Amino acid sequence: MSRSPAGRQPEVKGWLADSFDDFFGNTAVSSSTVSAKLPRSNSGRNCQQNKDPSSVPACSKSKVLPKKRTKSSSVDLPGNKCRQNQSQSQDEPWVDKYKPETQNDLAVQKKKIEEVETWLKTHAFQRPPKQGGSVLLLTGPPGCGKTATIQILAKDLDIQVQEWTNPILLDFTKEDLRSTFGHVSNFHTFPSQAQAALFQDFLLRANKYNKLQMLGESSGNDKKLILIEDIPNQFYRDPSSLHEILRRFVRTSRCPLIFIISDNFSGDSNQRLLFPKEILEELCISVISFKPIAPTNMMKVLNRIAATEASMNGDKNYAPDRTSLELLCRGCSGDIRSAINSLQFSSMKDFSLEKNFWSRKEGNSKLKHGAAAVCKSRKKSKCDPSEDQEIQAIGGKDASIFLFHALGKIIYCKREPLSESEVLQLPSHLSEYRRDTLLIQPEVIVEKSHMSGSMFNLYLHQNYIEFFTDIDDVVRASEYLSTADVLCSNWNSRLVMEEYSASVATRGVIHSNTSRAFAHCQGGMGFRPLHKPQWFFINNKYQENCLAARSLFSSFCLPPECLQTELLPYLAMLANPMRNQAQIAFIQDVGRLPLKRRFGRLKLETLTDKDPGTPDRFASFEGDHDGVHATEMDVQMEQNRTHESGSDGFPLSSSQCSGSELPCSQPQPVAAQAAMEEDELKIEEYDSD
Ligand SMILES: Nc1ncnc2c1ncn2[C@@H]1O[C@H](COP(=O)(O)OP(=O)(O)OP(=O)(O)O)[C@@H](O)[C@H]1O
Repeated sequence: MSRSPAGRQPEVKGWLADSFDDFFGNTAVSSSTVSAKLPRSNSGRNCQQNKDPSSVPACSKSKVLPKKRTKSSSVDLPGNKCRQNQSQSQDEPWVDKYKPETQNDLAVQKKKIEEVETWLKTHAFQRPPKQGGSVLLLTGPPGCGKTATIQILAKDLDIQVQEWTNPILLDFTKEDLRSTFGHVSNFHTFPSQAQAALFQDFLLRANKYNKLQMLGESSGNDKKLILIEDIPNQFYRDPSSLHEILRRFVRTSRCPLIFIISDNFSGDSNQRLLFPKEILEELCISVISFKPIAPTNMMKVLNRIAATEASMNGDKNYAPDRTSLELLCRGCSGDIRSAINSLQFSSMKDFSLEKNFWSRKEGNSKLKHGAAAVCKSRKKSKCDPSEDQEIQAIGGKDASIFLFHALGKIIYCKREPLSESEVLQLPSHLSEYRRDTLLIQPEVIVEKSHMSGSMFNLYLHQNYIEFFTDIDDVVRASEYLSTADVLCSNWNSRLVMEEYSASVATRGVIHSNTSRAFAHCQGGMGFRPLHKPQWFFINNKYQENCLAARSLFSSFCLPPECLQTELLPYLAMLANPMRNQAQIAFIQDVGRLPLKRRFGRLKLETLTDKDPGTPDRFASFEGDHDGVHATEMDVQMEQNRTHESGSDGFPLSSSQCSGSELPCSQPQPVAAQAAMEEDELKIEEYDSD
């Protein structure tokens, strides 16, 4: 019943065979993963190409080695070489079919290509370097051409690429490891560490041994580089084990080592986790950050592909027009892989005719016009993919914006002038509320920042004032922020209300700023740094004090807030509160707010452009403030344990530790002491024992 018509069988078999080549007797050479990649002209289609068997390092011979997703169709396996036919080439993913072959084909910024090329030349040809190893870290959003750039440059410079891909170690045992390496390894071989062990071994061998020279190969250049894109999971759990391996590698390195790490929506946290600043410095690791593919470059590539396909299969494929390509381009957030895939998908005849995506999609023409108009008004490259959420082409990525940019969009709030006919005539008593049209949707921006509304509000609250010029505007904005705060105050409804709260805060701040009310008066602001909220520090301090209060005055059986706001101020007024030293210090610190005391401004921490914004300890508890508090308590407990006072055994808040260098919302003990002397107040020590 479900049998396919005979005519369709070869086609089905074609893609089935492609995808399951590993199971059709080709496992011996299926390790595209860790194999050295030879320079090649057109790997995906060249049936004659030889594969170098010597290039499979020890670990690749061990177990199952999966093919890499992006390269699956470009691997020349003997089994599928002869099966390639017309229908297969039509099914071939366009990202592979139109993979760049030369530097000129790359849609990547020229400057970045040059940077990587210079680094490669320096580290592959001018060895040995004076100090440290040759390790490069390439970062940037997914699909911005990092891997493609390395592959093309390596081909141009005649450098082999030896790449690591995580093996699957479902049933890897100590015995397996022993039989693979022929000796009892020094590594602990329980499964969670096997990947890391194999990785270390791969690195050691790749660094130590040259490729075997095969018949017919020139002996000229034996340069190679090691490429790591697939990082063993173990290193995310225990980054120090990666650092140790890298230290060893750097001491003996003979060839460059390149890591590729793609940014994710939570910023560069993976990068910071695996390669913290200290390690970058210690091992002299170079970092080159790629940017999303620029819309103009993306359009060129999409145009070229669409034109080629249209000319080849005029009747089969439906070529999208320029506006459609623009939509597609803007929906993929600078990810060329996603853009090409979407183009292929949307160009399929079945899809485009049956669903009539480009021509009849409901409301599409309106959107297209909207897109075109917005683009036009903002001139060429100013079209920002992230700003027009409704204009999501098929396959459009769920775009994200780094917090830094998201805040910038709210605070700078770009506007578009209204034509006379469009101007909504407000009654004269409301004329002060007239504004040009906003080019952004604040709610969408908050959503794309992947941050809870209340956390976003915190950042906005910290930074908006610098961008205001009128005190009345500040008053209005702060009222909106207060309202937003109240909306989130009930834990029961917080999850739902956060979206409304962020909407009130962002729109309130935008609307209040009369200096940015019209498109014509938006210039001249210049760049101003953004900062992280002081709230983090103050909240920390608050938690810290609560813990200390509870533990120092446990006998009163009062909640910490009550202790700090009622009991301690009262005790501070007593000449002889009958307390021990730790308690007295705490009373001085928390229980008194003498008017003469001067509070310095906190030193603010700058927000960098890829900062995820949510401090690590808040990250997993976003949206759950009780959770936040619980975590903070734990963190604080830990800190307090380290600060424990030797004499009393009481945990002290950090403000009581004289060495504290951080600016402090509370007076330092010395300050408290000084203030106390001014007030001529004496608190005697009382030994309760
Ligand atoms: N003109 C082009 N420039 C760059 N890449 C292109 C171009 N045309 C097609 N491509 C294809 O787009 C894909 C780009 O993905 P690539 O792996 O280089 O990105 P990446 O930045 O390494 O991201 P990821 O970390 O997600 O792999 C490749 O499959 C490449 O063949």
